[in-house]
Parts: sequence; C-alpha cells; structure tokens
Amino acid sequence: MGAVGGDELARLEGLEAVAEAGGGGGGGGGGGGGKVERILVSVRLRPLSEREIARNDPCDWECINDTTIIFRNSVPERSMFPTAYTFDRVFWCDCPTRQVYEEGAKEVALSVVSGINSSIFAYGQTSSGKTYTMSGITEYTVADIYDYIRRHEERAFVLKFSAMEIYNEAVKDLLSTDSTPLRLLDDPEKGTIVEKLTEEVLRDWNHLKELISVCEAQRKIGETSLNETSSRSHQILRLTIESSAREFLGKENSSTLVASVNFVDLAGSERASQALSAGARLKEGCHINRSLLTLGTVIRKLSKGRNGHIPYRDSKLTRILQPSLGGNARTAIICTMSPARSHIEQSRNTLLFANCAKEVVTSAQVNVVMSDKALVKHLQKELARLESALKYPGSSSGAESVLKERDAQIKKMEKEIRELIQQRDLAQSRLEDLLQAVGDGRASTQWEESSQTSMSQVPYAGEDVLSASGSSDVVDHGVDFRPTELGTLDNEHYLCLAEKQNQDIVSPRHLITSHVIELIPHQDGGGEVAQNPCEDFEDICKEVRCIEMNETSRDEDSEGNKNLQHPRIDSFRHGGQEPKPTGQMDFETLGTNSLTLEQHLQNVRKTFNNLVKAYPDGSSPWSSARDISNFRGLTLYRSKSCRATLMSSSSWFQEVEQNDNTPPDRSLKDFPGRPGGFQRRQIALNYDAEMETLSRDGTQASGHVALEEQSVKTDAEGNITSIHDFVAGLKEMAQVQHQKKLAVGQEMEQNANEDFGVEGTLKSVGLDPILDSLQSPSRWPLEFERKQQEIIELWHKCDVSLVHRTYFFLLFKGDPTDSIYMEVELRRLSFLKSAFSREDIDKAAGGGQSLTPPSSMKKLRREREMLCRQMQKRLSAEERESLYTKWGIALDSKQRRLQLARRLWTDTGNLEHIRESASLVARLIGLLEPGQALKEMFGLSFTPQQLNRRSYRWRRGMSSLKMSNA
Ligand SMILES: Nc1ncnc2c1ncn2[C@@H]1O[C@H](COP(=O)(O)OP(=O)(O)OP(=O)(O)O)[C@@H](O)[C@H]1O
Repeated sequence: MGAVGGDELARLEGLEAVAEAGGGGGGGGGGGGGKVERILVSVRLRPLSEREIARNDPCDWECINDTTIIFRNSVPERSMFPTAYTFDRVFWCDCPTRQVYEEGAKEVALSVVSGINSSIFAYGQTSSGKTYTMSGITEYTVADIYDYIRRHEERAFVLKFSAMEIYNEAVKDLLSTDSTPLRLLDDPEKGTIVEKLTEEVLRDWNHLKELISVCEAQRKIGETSLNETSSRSHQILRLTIESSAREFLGKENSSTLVASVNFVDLAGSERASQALSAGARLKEGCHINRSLLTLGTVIRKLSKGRNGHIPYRDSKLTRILQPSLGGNARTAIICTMSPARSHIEQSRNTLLFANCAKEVVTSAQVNVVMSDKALVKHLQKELARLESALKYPGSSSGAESVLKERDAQIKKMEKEIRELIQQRDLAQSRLEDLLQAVGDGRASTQWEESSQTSMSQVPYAGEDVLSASGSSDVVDHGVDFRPTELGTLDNEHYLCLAEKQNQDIVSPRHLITSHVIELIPHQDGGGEVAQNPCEDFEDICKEVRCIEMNETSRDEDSEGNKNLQHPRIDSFRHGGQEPKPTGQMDFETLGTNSLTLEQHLQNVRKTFNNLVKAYPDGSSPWSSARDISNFRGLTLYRSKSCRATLMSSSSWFQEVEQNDNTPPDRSLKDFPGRPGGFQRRQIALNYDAEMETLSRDGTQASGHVALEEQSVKTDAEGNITSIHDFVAGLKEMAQVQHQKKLAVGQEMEQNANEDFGVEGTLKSVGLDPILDSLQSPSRWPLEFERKQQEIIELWHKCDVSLVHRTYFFLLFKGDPTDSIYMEVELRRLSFLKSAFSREDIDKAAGGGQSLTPPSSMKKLRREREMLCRQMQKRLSAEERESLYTKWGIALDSKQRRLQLARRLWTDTGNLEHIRESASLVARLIGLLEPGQALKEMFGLSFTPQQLNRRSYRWRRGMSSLKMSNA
C-alpha cells in the first residue's frame, strides 16, 4: 500500500484550502470556476502472454521514452500507418502497476479528497490487462485515501462505496444479489443517477476489500478465444468521499466537500467478430460495442471541441459517465494493449482512441455542499447581488456600477473644466483687445495715469510678490525692477509684455493680455542700483515680453475670483478712478462675462472635488487631487508639437527642418500632430536682446555659450518651457475654440453688443483676427503674407532687434491662429513708428527713458556687433567665406563679418533674403544647437523655481561670460 507523499499531501491540502475558501452552488453543485484541463492519457503494454510466446508472436512495439511508443515493422502494408504515438505517459511491459498508478492515475484519483470528481478508465481489447491494471490502481488509490484521512484528523470523512456493471446495456448493482436492471434517472443537480444503487458506507479498508470481492464475484465473466476469464461487462466502482471540518460540524457555517472517484474497467474493445464469439457471446459483443462505440463517438466529438451534439445518451455507459467525459471531473484513461504482432489492429485502434481522448478537455470543480443554514445565508446574499445587478443593468454589482457612474461624471467634469478655462482665457484675451482698442484713441492717457497712479500707490512688492508669482523672467543687471499692478500677479496665467524702457515698446497700450506688468527700474534704492550706472542700465534694460502662467498655489476660494480679473478692471473697479470710456463700453459688464465663466468654473470644480473626495485612497481611477490642482490656475495650455519652422534655404537649416519634422515655411499648414496633453508652465520670453542678456537666473543658461553648456542638461528635467511652448499653448486654445465652432466667441460678441450697446462686434472692429482668420481660412494665407511683409518693413524702419525679428519670423509662419500675434506685432510696431515721429516720445515712454530712434539704432548696432562675434565663434572659416561670397562681400575686404551683420534683415522686399537672415541669426544665437531644437529653440526656457531678489539682477557670472565672449 502506498501513501501520499509529503509534497503531494501539501498540494492536496492546498487544493482543499481552496475548496474550503471557495464558495459554491448549494446542494452539491459545483463551486467556483472549474479547472480546465485535458484528460490524462497513458498507454500500458502488458508482457507477452504464454500463448503469444508459444506461437512466437513477435513484439513490434518499442517505447523510445516515457511518452512515445513506436511501431517497428517492415511489413509493407503497415507502412501506411503512423509509427509513433505520444501520450502523457507510456508504460512498457515490465512496468509495475504501482508506477502506472503513481504516474498515470494518482493525481487525478486523489482529487476526490479535495471535493473534485475524478474517474480512472481502463480501455483496451480483451486480455490486454485492463482488469489487471484497474484492480491495482483501485487498491493504491483507496490506500492513499485512507492514508490521507489518517493524516487529517481535523476533518471528518465519510466514505461510501457503490459498484455497478453495464452488461448488454443493462445496469446492474454489483453489491446486490438482485439482478434486476437499474434505471437511470436524470437529476437536475446531480445529473444522471442510478436508481436504487446500493451505496455502502465504508467502515474501514477491510470492509472495502470485502465489497470489492463481492463485485468481482458478481461481474459477468465469460471465456472468449482471447481470454479465459474475460470481463464481459463494463464495471464501475464508485467511491464517494464526504469531508467536513470537525470544528464547524453542526454549525451554521459548516460546509461539506463531496466528490466521487470512479474506477471504470471497460469491457474489451475488440470487435465481436474478432472475439470469435457466437450465440450469447456475439450478442454481448454487440451490446458491449454499442457502449464502446458511443464512448468512442463521444470522445472523438469532444476531442474536436464541444461543437454540436455529444451523444452521451446513446448508451448507458456514456450517460452514467457523462461528468467524467468532458464535464465536472478530472479524468485519466489508461489504455492497455498487447505487444503481440497478432493484435496489431486492435492495438492501433486502442492508440487511436487514446489519441482522441488526449484532446478532450474537462472542467472539474470543487463540489461543496452547505449546511441548510449556510445555504439559506448564501442564497440570501446571492439574491441581494442579483437584485443589485437588476437595478444597475450592465454591471456585475451595484457598487461597481456606482463607481463607474462617478468615473464618468468626473470625466465629464474634467472636460467641462478644461473647456471653461479655455473659454475664460479667450474671453479675457478678447476683453484685453477691446480695452486696448478703446484705449488706443483715448484711454492710453487714462491708462497711463492709472498705471502711474498704481505704480505710485502700490508699494514695491519686490521679490515677495514676484516670487509668489514665480514667473518673472526679467533680466536684471544690478537693477531691481518694480512691477506695477502687482496685486494681481499671483493668480492664473498672465501674459506680460514688459516693456524695455529704451526700445520698441513705449506704452502699455500694446499689452493685450489679461494681466499686464510693466517692469521699471527700481531706481530708488539699494546699493545695487547705486553700483550700476545708467549706461549699464540702458544696456540691460531689454525689451522683455513675459508671457507667463502662474504656477503658484493660491487660495482659490478667497482670492480666486478677484485674482482672475484683469488688473486693469481691478484698478478701474477698486481704485476709484474708473475711466469710463467714451465708447460707452461698460467694462464692468464685459468683465462679468469672464466672471460668469469663472463662477461656472468654480462650481464645476467644487462638484468635481466632491466627486473626487468619494475616492479617499490614491487608487482612485482619477488620482484627481493632483489633476484638479493642475487645473487650478491653469489658463494657458502648452503645445508640445508647435515648432518654429526655420525659413531658410540653407542646407543646415533644411536638415534641422527635416529632423524636426516641421513643414516648409510657405506651406502655411499646421504642424503635424497637435498636442494631446496640456501642461501648465511658467513661460517667459525675453528676446530682442543680446543673447547674453536673455536669461536672468543663475541656474539657467544666459548666453548661447551657457545654453550649450547648461541648458540642455537642465531642460532634461522636463520642467522647462519657452516662448515656443507658450505660443503653442495659445494656438492650442485658439484651435479648441475653433473646433467649438466659435460658439463661445460669437456668444461673447453678442453679449458684448447687447451689454455695451455698440453697433459693431469685436470682429467688425477688427479685434478678433483669430476669428477672422479661422472663419475665412481661404483668405488668411494672403492676409498673412501681407501682414508679414508689413511687419518686416516696420521692423526695419523702427530698427527693431534682429533677434526679435528672427524669433518672431521663425515662430509665426502662417497658421491661422498666428493671426492674433501678427496683429499685436503690427499694432505695436505701428505705435512705435508713430511714437518715434512724435516729440513727446520720452513722455510716452512713461519714465523719461530714452526711446528714440538713436537709442534703437544704438541697440541694433550693438546687436550686430554681437552677431559679428558669434560669426567668429560659431562659423568655420569655410562657412564664413561661403557666406561672404553668397552675400556679395569681397573676400579681401576688411571687416567682412561686420559687413555681413549689417546686411542682415536689410532687403525687406526680398523674402528669401529675410529667410536667410533669420536662419543665420538663429544659428548665430544658438537656436539650432543639436538637441535644443525643441525646448531650446528660442533659447528661452526657464525652470519654475522660487525666485529671489537675485533673480532679478544681472548675474556677475553672466556679465563675465559676456565679457569673455566679447
Ligand atoms: N501488466 C501485466 N503484467 C503481467 N500480467 C498481465 C499484465 N496485464 C495483464 N496481465 C495478464 O493478462 C491476462 C489478461 O489480463 P486481464 O484480464 O486484466 O485483461 P482484460 O483486458 O481485463 O481482459 P477482458 O477485457 O477480457 O477482461 C491476465 O492473466 C493478467 O494477469
């Protein structure tokens, strides 16, 4: 007698634990999902019998390994058959039954102790060793089961034994002397049951042995020509095991594992004719083979999948064993065969049967029977679950459904928030346009008064406010800049066109964005100012355009609405100096449009936050806390894919173009692939200055050299953005608006008309170039070219910085959403031009600083000198010579670099010349450094960080760098 090994026992115990943990259908139904597996199929060859040896019946078979058997025969007519057969296991003639059990049946058979049904079949022709094999396997299995029971005293086991034979398609009880055939009944839960079949509860192992002896005696045995004691029937011995944990016995929550193991010794599979039977034997053969034929059909059909009808009911055998044939049971089939050449045909049939059987899949489940109380409890739970499922159709449970609903709600809210933010920003931007337009004729003076009043009233907030804003990128060379209207800087994004005192911009009338900051030199104080002479100041006070988004946290509830308002509106409202425009526009009302949007936004946010709170843990599908915080204060979106196209025919620029996958300049197409995601960034632009002055913070690259050395590394951190990003964000907004079919814009315009009582709309007064260009896309390309040309000429007339021109030219290349920027630039330049022609330029400059044609020329001259130096540094001698030739500069002339610098951007009517100029400048200032094509495209990326006072000063190091470069 064998025993279950340690590992095996552990595995079985594991199975049992699973069985106990798993719920199950009541009343002996299958529990949980069934384990899908194939039938375990093995082949056993018996030794040659004495008869076979006597007649020199040779053996043509050979096991080449544990799983493959081959037929070795050179007889030509046999060559058409396959010669090799592979199964889960193949046992050669000398293999003991113990090993056959261990490797071919044990695992399946012992599943029964875990509540899993199992069946072991012996299939083969008569005298092949089926009974010999099955009796041994039954014995070993029972021994192991008893051993298992002995080891598991914590469980109470009940073993029941029954036995039947199917003889001539009649089912007989082998434990009963009554030979009356038993009926088969169909039980809705248990399947086919044999009516009145004796089931003995086993007392012990000896009791079982006695019963098995009774069965053997009862079984129909006849003598065939092949086997003197041939089994003429199919025998099924069934051992049923019930087990329960002792500690739960009799308790409400007790449950019982119930499973049966069938030991099936089939009758011989040979044809009746071959058995040379006659009379009764022939009749037996017919019936026997009916069952076997059906068994073969069932196995064959199952081996091809479960499609179509499986004829289980065509025979008693297959009806009774249905669960073991592709059903709720684990199954092992041991096919026995004689090695003798004389049985080759039957052996082949056996192997073909085995081949089909190994394809059959079963799905065994743990069978749990619950106590009545446990069953009632379980059914109540099940009822509740089903009711919930009915209530929320389409989901597996009510809770899940609620979660899904909330998820959808959150998604919707997020979308709404994004849309509202975009609407608000656009509205604010339009509001600025409107304010500016109204102010052009009349309000500038008022604004300036207001601005100056504001300046004088607002104490210097210095680094605190700016730090809070975390956004200023103004360069400072020992001079502090004092922001005006700082009270509004610590919220949302602000677009700041901070004007350099001594160049291009002289009035805040050009500022078009929601928040305006003018940075003026902090002249009153500090040793730093004293240490820096005015000349230095003039050098460093570059035109600065800051287009920023504030990333600082803010008290949304208390400050949010106020902060979201335009500073000028704020000023008008709260400063008591509200300059009611002559154009009868009610700024309060106009501002209300934005505020209404903002209120709506706040409401959505609150709802959203409430929803988010429903997910207390971080596992919320939305991780919303962080996301929503990102929405707060978010007003501008950044496009990652918007890139400037380098308008150049120069080869190196073309290469970069290709690398950057940007369209050619004249295509006027949008960039491929608009951004999928948005990020809030601090963005600052400081162009129109020598590259040495572009950055302000020590951690950032300041000159092109620094860019080369540092900024690529810092950019890798990913928290850096640039004007490029900002503009892409604005474009994104414009595109979104366009996609919304301009509904919001039109509504705003209508509101404006109604509220202000003015005749025209924003569009009609030319203040909505985006709408114009988007609504009339066919006209935009021509319009773009016209404006571009106009701007180029104005740049030239006003001696605008070449760097500025280059940036602008490369950035805005014809996208319809560029129109707003073109418009702004055009207005700015127009104003500049007219300002230059006025006598009160200084006054208009708002600070007594020199904003004159001479000062602009001076700046331009310095810039050309800088470019000269860059030529020496960045271009090889060959490249320079090539350029001189191309630009018509004699190679033997003096100051060739200066000559070249002076020719840049001069031929305003020649777009090719302009393009080449931009390309050259871009290269000279390092816009095209390898690896910087995207983030460093404009050399203006800044890392969000806490600003300190030093951030607004020139860095000595940068000055040194500048000197060394010079
Ligand atoms: N592996 C074996 N080793 C030794 N003897 C074997 C082996 N298998 C079978 N035999 C012997 O072969 C003879 C026939 O075996 P068995 O009665 O088990 O065949 P069977 O397939 O059950 O035949 P039937 O279908 O006619 O009942 C028996 O005398 C048995 O002892």
